Amino acid sequence: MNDLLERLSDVLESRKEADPGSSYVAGLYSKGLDAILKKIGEEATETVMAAKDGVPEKIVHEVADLWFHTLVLLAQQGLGPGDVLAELDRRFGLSGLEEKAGRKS
Ligand SMILES: N=c1c2ncn([C@@H]3O[C@H](COP(=O)(O)OP(=O)(O)OP(=O)(O)O)[C@@H](O)[C@H]3O)c2ncn1[C@@H]1O[C@H](COP(=O)(O)O)[C@@H](O)[C@H]1O
Repeated sequence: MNDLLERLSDVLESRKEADPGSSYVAGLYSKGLDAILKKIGEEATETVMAAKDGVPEKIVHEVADLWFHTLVLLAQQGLGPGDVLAELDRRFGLSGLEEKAGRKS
């Protein structure tokens, strides 16, 4: 797995034991799943707006926020970036059209 993703994933795991007052991530965990999902919705919307503005730095900033909050979601659900990378690896080289045709539903 990408080293940064692994290190960030370890930090997110460690924040499960942290004081919500001293850590943004611990604060999000303490607010629960809906608060994490709300942040993902906001960051996805901000990503769309940044892309419409067409400013590369803004797009990178918002996508980083979006990725970060999806990593928080994965950690909260007992998953990690390795699970997503494994799925992307499984799909690698398989055309999106083939993948769709191979789906059961
Ligand atoms: N990569 C990030 C990261 N990216 C974005 N954010 C935070 O995500 C929030 C993004 O929300 P918004 O853009 O809506 O800004 P905001 O208005 O400040 O947010 P809200 O108060 O509305 O939630 C900001 O508070 C950012 O600081 C992050 N917070 C933490 N990390 C990583 O997570 C680690 C642990 O963080 P703590 O738990 O805070 O120690 C850090 O060392 C970093 O590596």
